Amino acid sequence: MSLDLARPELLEPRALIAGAWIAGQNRSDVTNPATGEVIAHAADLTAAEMRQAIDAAHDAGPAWAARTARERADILMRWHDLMLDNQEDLARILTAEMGKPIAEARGEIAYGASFIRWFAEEGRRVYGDIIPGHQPDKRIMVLKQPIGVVGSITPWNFPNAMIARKVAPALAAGCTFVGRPAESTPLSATAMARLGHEAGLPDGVLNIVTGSDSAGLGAELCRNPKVRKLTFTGSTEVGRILMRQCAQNITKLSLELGGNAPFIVFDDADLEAAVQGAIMAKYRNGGQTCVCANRIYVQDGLHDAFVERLGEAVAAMKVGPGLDETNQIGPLIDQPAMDKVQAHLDDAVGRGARLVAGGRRSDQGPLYFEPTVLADIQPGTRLLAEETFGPIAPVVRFHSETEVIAMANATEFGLAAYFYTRDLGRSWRVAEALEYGIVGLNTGLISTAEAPFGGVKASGLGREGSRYGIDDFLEIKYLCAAV
Ligand SMILES: NC(=O)C1=CN([C@@H]2O[C@H](COP(=O)(O)OP(=O)(O)OC[C@H]3O[C@@H](n4cnc5c(N)ncnc54)[C@H](O)[C@@H]3O)[C@@H](O)[C@H]2O)C=CC1
Ligand SMILES: O=C(O)[C@H](O)CS(=O)(=O)O
Repeated sequence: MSLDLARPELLEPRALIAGAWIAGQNRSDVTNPATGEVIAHAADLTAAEMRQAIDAAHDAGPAWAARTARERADILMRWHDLMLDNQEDLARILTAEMGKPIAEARGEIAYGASFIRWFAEEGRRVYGDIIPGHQPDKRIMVLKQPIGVVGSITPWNFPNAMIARKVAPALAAGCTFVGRPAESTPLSATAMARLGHEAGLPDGVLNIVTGSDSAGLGAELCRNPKVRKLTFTGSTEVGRILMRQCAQNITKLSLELGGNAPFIVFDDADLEAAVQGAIMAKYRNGGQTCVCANRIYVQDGLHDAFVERLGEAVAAMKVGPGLDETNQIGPLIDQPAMDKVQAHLDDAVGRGARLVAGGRRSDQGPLYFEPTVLADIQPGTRLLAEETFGPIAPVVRFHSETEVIAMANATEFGLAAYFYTRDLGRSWRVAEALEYGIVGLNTGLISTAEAPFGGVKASGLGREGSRYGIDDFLEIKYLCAAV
């Protein structure tokens, strides 16, 4: 399959260990979800090769940590610039392996690059403290030092940005990195790594281990004592597995897990703004993001008008291959994802939901599902309790602020929530009452490198981005000196 790349060498099927590109003994096919075509045969590495990558990162650690923060920042900024210089190629590779519309893929490359820039800057501001002594002859000094080898496991839905959001603070802090991208989307990771080496990353600082043995490769990252930090983005189920495995060495852990975002529209909201916000929050990446609106609550006074307007807007959305600039909704990632979306639709309709728009598979191909709006959602519907990870918007009518906050919080998850109101007091009350790590007020797009992204409850541990995001890659040490 030709991707019309300006730099064809960026379509890299091999893994990267200690600065060497490794083809491995076995291959796993990378397929384009839009067409089913095989776009590459990626290196399918083993736990033994994962150990080699961890050893390489461990060996490269001291020299990388000894660089000044400015030297590390200069290399990271060259990497940032190369990502943007090659944005179109990176976006085309991303859309080919993951399926998202090309405009969203371009946006993801810029989003990923923004984390590299942000942490190139943050790495130079890892300050310590001098604390007044507790005795006349004592002085206390606080140091912050890189934690060491960082293991990373990332999902398929943002195959560039989820790695960038982890590798940038790790390298800026002076750590070294072993990334294991999702088996279905390894090519965005290897393309990034090619550019990282062009930018000047020394051998062993950045390693990418591709492979289909998710459990085996992951277990090595969790159980190898040389790995001092594991950072994971993906489902809560896998997060629990990793948490158990990391207990063996008390490996520091950050987890960006599943979500079940409520999207709440109060009677005093701007209707059109709420409709546009719901479209952004629900249908970005075809609904395949952890912060997607998973259930929409609309107060009585606006409910009917909102459902009508949302249905009209969604019915006008175009479904098709992501490389076609005119499409807004691409394919789902794979058949299990399609099966889950269909099961959620069937369950809702079977319980009495009303179909407002979409509601069926698209004739574009086996993995395409039309963007869908459902109303009259009944209690107990799976769409309200489970993360759909697809383009279905269930709309539920509500009557009072107290009622909707209780419904919004009735989930094990706590990643993102959204609400629309023009009442100042309500803005404060609802923002403080929602049990989530991220709250969008009058906006459906909340993610940026400047902000601390992360969830509470079963949505994870830790924060990525912002000035807080580098802390997870540092150890705090203090010196108590008798003078
Ligand atoms: N909080 C966040 O930022 C995000 C959360 N997610 C959540 O992840 C789910 C969908 O993404 P998926 O990639 O299907 O999630 P997933 O958890 O199945 O896979 C994520 C990564 O973990 C790997 N993996 C799977 N089983 C593993 C194991 N036993 N040991 C080690 N690694 C393993 C996969 O190969 C992949 O690279 C949804 O629940 C979604 O909400 C996805 C993206 C972002
Ligand atoms: O993986 C995801 O779903 C991302 O975290 C969503 S975002 O950062 O692009 O909002």
